[in-house]
Amino acid sequence: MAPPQKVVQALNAMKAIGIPVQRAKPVLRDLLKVYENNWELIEEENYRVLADAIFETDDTKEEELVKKKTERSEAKKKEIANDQPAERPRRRLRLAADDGDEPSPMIEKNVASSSKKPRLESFASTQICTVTESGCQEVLSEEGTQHHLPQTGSNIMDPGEEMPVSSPTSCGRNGVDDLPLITRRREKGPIASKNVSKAQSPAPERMENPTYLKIPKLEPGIAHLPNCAPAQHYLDLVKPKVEMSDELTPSFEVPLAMIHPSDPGPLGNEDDSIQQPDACKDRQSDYVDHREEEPVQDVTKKGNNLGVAGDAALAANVDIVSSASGEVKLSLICDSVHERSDFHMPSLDDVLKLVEDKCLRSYKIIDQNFSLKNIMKEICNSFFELGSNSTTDKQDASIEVIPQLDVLKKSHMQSILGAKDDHFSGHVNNNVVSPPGGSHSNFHYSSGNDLTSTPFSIKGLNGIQHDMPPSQSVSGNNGNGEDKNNKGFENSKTVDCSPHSLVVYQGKQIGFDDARPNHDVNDITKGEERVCISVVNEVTSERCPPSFYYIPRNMIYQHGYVNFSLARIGDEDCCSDCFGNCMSVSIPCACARETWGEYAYTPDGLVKEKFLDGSISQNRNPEKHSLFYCKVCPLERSKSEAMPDSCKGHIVRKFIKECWSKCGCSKECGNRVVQRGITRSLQVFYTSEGKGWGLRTLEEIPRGAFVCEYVGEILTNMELYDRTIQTTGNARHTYPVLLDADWGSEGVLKDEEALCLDATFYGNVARFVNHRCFDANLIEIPVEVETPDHHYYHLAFFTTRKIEPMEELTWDYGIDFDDHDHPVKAFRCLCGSKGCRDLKHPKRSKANLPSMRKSNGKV
Ligand SMILES: C[S@@+](CC[C@H](N)C(=O)[O-])C[C@H]1O[C@@H](n2cnc3c(N)ncnc32)[C@H](O)[C@@H]1O
Repeated sequence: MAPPQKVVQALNAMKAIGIPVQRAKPVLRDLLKVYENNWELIEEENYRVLADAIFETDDTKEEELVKKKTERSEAKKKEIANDQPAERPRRRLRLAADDGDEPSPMIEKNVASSSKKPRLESFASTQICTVTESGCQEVLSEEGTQHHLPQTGSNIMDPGEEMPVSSPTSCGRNGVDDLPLITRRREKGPIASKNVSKAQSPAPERMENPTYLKIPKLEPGIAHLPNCAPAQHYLDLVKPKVEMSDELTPSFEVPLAMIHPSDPGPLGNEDDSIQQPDACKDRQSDYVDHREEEPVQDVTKKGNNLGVAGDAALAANVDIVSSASGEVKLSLICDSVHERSDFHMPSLDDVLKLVEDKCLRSYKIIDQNFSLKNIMKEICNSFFELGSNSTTDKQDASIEVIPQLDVLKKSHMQSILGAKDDHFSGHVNNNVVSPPGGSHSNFHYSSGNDLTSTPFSIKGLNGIQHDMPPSQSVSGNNGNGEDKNNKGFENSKTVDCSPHSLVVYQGKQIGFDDARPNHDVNDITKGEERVCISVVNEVTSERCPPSFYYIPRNMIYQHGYVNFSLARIGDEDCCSDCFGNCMSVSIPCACARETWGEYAYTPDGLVKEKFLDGSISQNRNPEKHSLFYCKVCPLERSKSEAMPDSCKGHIVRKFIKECWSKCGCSKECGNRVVQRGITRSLQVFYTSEGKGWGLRTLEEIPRGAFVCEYVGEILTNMELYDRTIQTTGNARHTYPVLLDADWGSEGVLKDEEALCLDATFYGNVARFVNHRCFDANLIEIPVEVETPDHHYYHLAFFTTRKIEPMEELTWDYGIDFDDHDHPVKAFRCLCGSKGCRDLKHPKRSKANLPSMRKSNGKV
């Protein structure tokens, strides 16, 4: 396995020369493979060989792309000639990475397996089942994936005891199970580590004749700033090349001129096609034109990406004008769209989203923080920096987009801007995220009515006075005519010109954490749950937990493969003939099949004793239960694809399966618990033991009751790894959860199928549940709801015992406190349980550690 710090150093070195991690990582992996993990060769001359390889890879991709494009255009020509539809290029999940001819995983899946079952059957046919001395069934797939399967015989519903292997399907199913959070694993897996030769391999030919960093070709149409510092210039040079398919190529690649806002000059916008609204025209004389003398670009070769069908040329131009008073206006002019009879104005949100998606895919930007608004913010900042001749005294801007409709509703706008709190007030309403009170300037976007002009204007950077009449003020008025906290807006006026206008506000500098909305202390869920969940802090002065986006359901971050299609749910996976409450009928329906023909829940909605006991026992004594070992563990592969470490083992646990949309029963059916969401009275509170925020119950909760689900962003394992290495050094508030229940059942998983949940940036109240090493009062159980495909499932928390009102809710993260290679640094455990596994704890030593210490793993 590549030492993580070496990987990080290598990636950082690439980053320093402008190569993003996403681009460098796969090449590094390959290089490690080729050089047999010989880091000396890779590190030589400041990672020259790596940089070289990256550029070569890019060149190859580009050549392939050009070839493909030529082929496609040939096909298109033929199509036109024959008037026959040519085969459409498949939509790609991962554009840059999968330029090969392999069908996308999505398509493959749909064709190959409409539900989990067929896959399992085919898997079973390649397995050899044996019975080990322990009586546990060991299953070896042809690929060598090893599974320990349960003993046959028992028909008792106990997840710890496992399901009998009676058919290929059940055999496969049984090898499936979940591990929570930091995956629970054995310290040492039974598979011997690979015999890796540590001897230095002879330097490959390339090293004998080292090549030097190539200067990538400049892209046509991209203007580079003439007086950039060398590093910046280099960044420009290594800008990603066009390497995407037609359908995803950005429409516009136009240079932005960067000129000091205070430069004198005439109003430059003489283009008649830009129909400036009167309000804007009034102020035109104040502006300096920074428009580039750039020919309108013909982007037809790169495809049309505005959702405008057809073949007419699209052209775009960007103008920047600024006034001496600090107003800056960016105009994006989309010519030609008005020539299209079929053109309809898309929503600006949709346009922003589409462009972001394209950028994410095309430029492989993996930064969470990436958004067009942030780019605009950077433009504002750059103007300010250059305009104020100061880089140290940087005044940053937050950009928020507000539809003009909201701007016109003055009182609404005013109440937003009039927020008295220094923090974000947390108003989120129809794309409106309110800035802190005292916002001093704004960003205005107008798409124009005529479809020919799409001007952006940045006006008034922080601290810069405006000279507009109060009559049209977009100010910090609280709705009662008072104008509090918004001094910079006192004299401002709105420059909204069309019903499509958006206004983007600049406020104080906000980091990523702060950029997210702060919380409503009366209901941190913002109304997203059926119950309100309040926030209290009786310990410190911190009013709210750090910001994050509250989401009641998991959301895919980027590449994670989650398929909820009805076609995947076979007849055996739903109860289409049921009616009302499945539990009111004496014979359990098909949805109980997963749990040995018995529902996992009692009619009261509690997990049955036997099931719960089995789950708790598995969690507390994993060594007494089944584990499976992947041949190539996705977890290890994400750390080092070239030399993945051996799998440490995954606990095999049982799923609860709930009825769902393809079932005939009603929403009130007793076999639908987790999907109904939170029903208990909970509260986020500040713990007194130093654990930060925690979650507690305000009501008594019986044993076996559902409390909440762990909700977060669905990431692939690779995405998680990239994210964690990028955030090294920063304190993190949550721990990721691996959805590794199915990893062992299907041989080698594709990256997009090895999923995990991260609630750091987007999550629900479960992100506040603190860790307890032993006797935690919550346990996580995997729950199948939408899809029989166990790559994705819900991780639901149920109570392990009766919980009293005001008791803190805890669960065992499964952390290995001794694992120093873990990308997420373990905290010093303050759980206070007798079985605390954190040996760094002053009062704990190995000697007094009880025997129930778990052989848990780590991510
Ligand atoms: C999922 S979050 C829980 C919520 C967190 N306390 C907060 O303030 O947002 C996990 C983080 O909480 C803290 N934490 C959780 N359990 C802890 C424990 N037993 N001892 C000390 N800190 C703990 C650690 O900082 C950990 O990284």
